[in-house]
Amino acid sequence: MNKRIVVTGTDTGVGKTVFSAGLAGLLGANYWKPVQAGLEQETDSECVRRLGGLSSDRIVPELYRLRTPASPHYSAEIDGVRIDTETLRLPDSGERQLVIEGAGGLMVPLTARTLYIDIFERWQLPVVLCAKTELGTINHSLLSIEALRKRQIRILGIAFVGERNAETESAVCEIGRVRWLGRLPWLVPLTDDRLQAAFKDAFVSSDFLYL
Ligand SMILES: Nc1ncnc2c1ncn2[C@@H]1O[C@H](COP(=O)(O)OP(=O)(O)OP(=O)(O)O)[C@@H](O)[C@H]1O
Ligand SMILES: C[C@H](N)[C@H](N)CCCCCC(=O)O
Ligand SMILES: [Mg+2]
Repeated sequence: MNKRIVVTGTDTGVGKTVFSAGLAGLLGANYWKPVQAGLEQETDSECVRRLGGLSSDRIVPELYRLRTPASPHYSAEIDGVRIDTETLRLPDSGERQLVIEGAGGLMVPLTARTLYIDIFERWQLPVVLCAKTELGTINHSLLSIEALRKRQIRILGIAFVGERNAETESAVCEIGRVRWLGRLPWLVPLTDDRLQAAFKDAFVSSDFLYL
């Protein structure tokens, strides 16, 4: 089956949501953010809907909506909620592909005992790793790749976000032995039209199909 892709990243704030919006738009996919931590600003689901031009029925509702923008395990504690990781089951998204976004980087805790990467391992889905092109990303990317390989999680490739940085991008791909999927430029202003156009220029939909 060729239907579900996990979008993860080297850190929080690297552009997973913006990338997911572009990807869901390109593939005509649905989007799911299982655990949303932070409700005061626009949520990731709302952002993907707006920037990706998705209708509301293409957003799968979150399983946990936590008020505080913090690590999910802590945000849940503040709300007096226990994240039951057994409930994190993959939804059926019908005929469409499904883009699933985690929270922060791979080792972000959902509870004191379960990290997001444990859930990705359980799901056995391929991941796209989002990484900024700025200084520091080689280390963050190679650590993330190593953690994914250790758990035998398939890496579809790496999607860079930011201004071109050829040496950094090639170091990550060559040393990490991962596929370069493309680079989404930093867009100012960031609008739905500009994102969708830039995404089409930067990525090829067939790279996100898998056997
Ligand atoms: N290609 C881009 N061009 C312009 N701004 C961007 C781009 N990618 C991300 N941003 C901005 O950077 C910030 C962080 O991006 P984003 O919310 O996508 O990160 P994230 O990895 O999803 O973070 P989180 O871990 O909170 O889910 C946002 O303000 C977003 O609008
Ligand atoms: C609140 C933020 N926007 C993300 N949803 C959660 C990021 C958790 C990061 C935890 C950490 O690595 O220290
Ligand atoms: Mg996000």
